[in-house]
Order: sequence, then C-alpha cells, then structure tokens
Amino acid sequence: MTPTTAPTAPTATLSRILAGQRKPLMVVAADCQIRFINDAFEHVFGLTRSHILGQDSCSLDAIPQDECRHRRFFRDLEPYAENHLIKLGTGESQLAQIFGFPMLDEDGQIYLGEHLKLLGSPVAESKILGHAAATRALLTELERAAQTEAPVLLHGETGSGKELAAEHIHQQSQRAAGPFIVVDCTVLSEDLFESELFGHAKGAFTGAVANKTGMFELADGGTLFLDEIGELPISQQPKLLRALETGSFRPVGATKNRSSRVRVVSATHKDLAAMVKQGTFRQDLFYRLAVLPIMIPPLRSRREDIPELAQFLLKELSLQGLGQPSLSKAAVQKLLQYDFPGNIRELRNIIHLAVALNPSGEITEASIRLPEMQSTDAAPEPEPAPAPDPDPAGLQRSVANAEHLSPIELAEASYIMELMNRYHGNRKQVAAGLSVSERTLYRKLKRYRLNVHVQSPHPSS
Ligand SMILES: Nc1ncnc2c1ncn2[C@@H]1O[C@H](COP(=O)(O)OP(=O)(O)OP(=O)(O)O)[C@@H](O)[C@H]1O
Repeated sequence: MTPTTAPTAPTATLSRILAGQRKPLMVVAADCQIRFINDAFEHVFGLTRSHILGQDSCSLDAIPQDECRHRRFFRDLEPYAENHLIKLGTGESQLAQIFGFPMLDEDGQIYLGEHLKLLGSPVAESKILGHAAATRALLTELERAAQTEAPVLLHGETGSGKELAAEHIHQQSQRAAGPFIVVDCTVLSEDLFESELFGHAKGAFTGAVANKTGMFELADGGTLFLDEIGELPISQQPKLLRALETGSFRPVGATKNRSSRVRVVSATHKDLAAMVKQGTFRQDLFYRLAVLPIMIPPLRSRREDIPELAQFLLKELSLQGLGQPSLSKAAVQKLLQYDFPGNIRELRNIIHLAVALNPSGEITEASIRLPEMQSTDAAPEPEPAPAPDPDPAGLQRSVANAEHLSPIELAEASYIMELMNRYHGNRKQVAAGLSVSERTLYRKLKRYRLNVHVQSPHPSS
C-alpha cells in the first residue's frame, strides 16, 4: 500500500497508520480535496487512488447537497454520523453509513477522516433519459424531493413517466435500500381496498385462509407509490388519510393496530384540485398527498429527447434478440413532428411496431406508423414482413369496444393482440414485450376489453 504523495497529504507517519486500517477510510483536507484513501476504500468502492485523489470530496455524493457535509465539517469541526448515497466505480450508487471525525497530523494540520460502510445494494443509474431543458428541470425537482420525506404528488399525462419518476425519487432517497411498493388504485375496488392496503387476519372473511400482510406494511422503511390516486373510491379515502396521518392501521379482522414508516409518493393524470371542488376527492387527503407537487412534462414539450429515447428503445429490442434495427434520418424526422398524446409509452409502441414491420435493417419513414397516417392513404406501404394482423375487421372482432377507442388506443390494442399471438397468450412474455408489468398488462386488457382470458395478478406485482 502506497500512501499518496500529494504535497498536502497527511504526513507519512499518519498515512502509514491509516493505511493499516481495515475499514474503508477517506481523508479530506480543508480545501475539500480527497488527500488519502486506504486499500479497503479502493476495494469496497471500486475507485482507484489515481482516479480520485485530489478530487473535490463532495463530488462522490450521488445526490448533491446544498451544503456538502465536508464543507460544513470544516466550518463547525463537529463529528457526524450520516447516511448518504455514494457513487461507486461501477457507475451505480449505494447507500453508505458515514462517520466523520477530525484528525490532526504531526504538523498540526486538521483533516477530516471518514469511515464508510456500505448498506443495502447498489442502485442503478437513473433510467430517466433525456437532456431537454424540461427533462433536466424535472430531474432537479425529483432529486430535491428525494432529499426530503415530504409526500410527493406527481401529475402528468398518461405514459409520461410518472411511475419511473416515483422510482427515481425512491432510488435517490435515503430509503433506497428499503422496498418500493406500487399500489395501483385502479384495481382497488371498495371490497379489495382495505385488505390489499392494510392486510387481513386469517378467517376475517370467506376466502381469508391465511394472514395477509398489506402493502402499507410491506413498504415499511421504503416508499409506497399510490398510482392513479384519483381513482380511489371516495368511501375509502378517510381510511387512507387516517393511516397516513398516524402511520398506524388495523388489518381487516385483526384486534390490534400495526404501524409502518412509509414515505408516500402518489401520481395521477387527473386534475385532483378540480375533483376536490366537485366533491369527488377529499380536500384533507389532497393536502396530505400534495405537499410537493411535481408536474411531469409531456413528451411534446421535450422533443429533443425523442431521438435519444428512440435509440434506447431500439437497443432494448436488440437486446431481446429482435435483430439490430436502426432508424433512418427520415424516420427520426417523422417522429420529431408528431405530438405523442400517449407520450413515451406511445413512442415505445410505435418503435415496437416499426421493428415488427421491419425486423432487420434500417427502419424507414414508412415503417413509422403514426395514428393519423393509419387513417389516410398517403402513407407508403410498409416492407413485407411478419407483420401484426392489419385487418381492421379482425381487430374489431378481437377488441370488444374497438369503436370507442381512440386511434392511439386502437394501435396499442392491435400491438397487444400481435404479442398475444406471438407468445401464444403467455402473459409474462406479452408484458415483457410491451415493457410493462403484468399488472399494467392486465389493466390494459381490461380497458380494451380484449377477448382473451387472463387471471388478475396480485395488484402489487
Ligand atoms: N425519461 C424516460 N426515459 C426512459 N424511459 C422512459 C422515460 N419516461 C418514461 N419512460 C418509459 O415509458 C413508459 C411509460 O412510463 P410510466 O409507466 O412511468 O408512465 P406513467 O406516466 O406512470 O403511465 P400511466 O399514466 O399509464 O400509469 C415506461 O416503459 C417507462 O420506462
């Protein structure tokens, strides 16, 4: 082990003592530059001395703080014990328990010593792609929200990335090592609400053959994501409010209350404030959920992201073994001119359809099928390929309520049918092909009333 030879590093004797320590250790000088790390630090964090010595120590934090703890330390000289997400050499981040303490070297120079212990598991880099101004502003808002424990209400159009944003808040928060539990309020009927959210005791009702832990409890120490909160029946809203206010709840049929320390993030595409005025959403619950409201911008207001997102989606498909598709310039231009009312999910569906129409080689403008193109004769015929059933009558037969669907919904329903045929109705594979959870697939099949038999998955799956 060779201690650093940087001019302002701790003296050689001190460095030798520190090098022998078995716990990961970092030494920071008063200018907040990293002056020393030991072997254990290199090994555990996957960061080499040549890479980080001399760097700003605050840059190791995955979530930039308003005032980095190192600067605060050199102001107050107070030891500390805190948890922070630290960037690893792999590009991932991981929660670390950090003890900071003052150190004095033989020359009377003050340093900050930090012992670090990794907690939980590594967190992947953000999956939120895009560099448009609106996307960057959104990321800043999400990261600010991640630094607090306040309830967040995400508002945005369908398919704009609300669930991804909720996951991002969780992953960047101090709760990253805890669970992220999704509650889909569209499937929580009045009957199901209490037992799904709060659990039930064995024998509480017919069919309650065993004790069941509710999602509120499953999310203990982590984040509870209430998706489509605007769909929650008003009769159930006081029960949710009570649990949020007190952190305690009683499983159906149980005799004792239980408690859970959850952080709540909810999402809706509806105007909840208007619902409060109409009396269909409780005002007290609204204020409890919307402490930090965040608007997810629609894709049309961050068009610069479209090429990057499209490339990412193509790469995903090639990783699934669907050839090495690429996009022609004209195809990208066509995407850039479209408004995407179904947002990123619609972009995904359009790209999937284009790849299905042209499984190998370059995707041309003609393979990019936009809803308005489908209703005109202007679009050139796509290349012959193993295409989905283009017969509208066939689709009408499969989709029970086709006449009530918008062109976008019809395109999505058509694509789901194509996947159903391709994977012989295997729900898991269809959901993977559509890049949605089985729960979301189930919701879509119900919404489009597709004539295929599916079992309801567990709402949190
Ligand atoms: N910025 C982004 N970068 C990469 N992928 C994204 C981004 N935003 C959304 N997606 C992808 O788009 C799809 C839709 O996102 P998501 O399910 O989070 O939207 P949503 O707003 O929750 O939808 P809904 O309103 O239907 O519940 C997902 O496959 C998601 O991974």
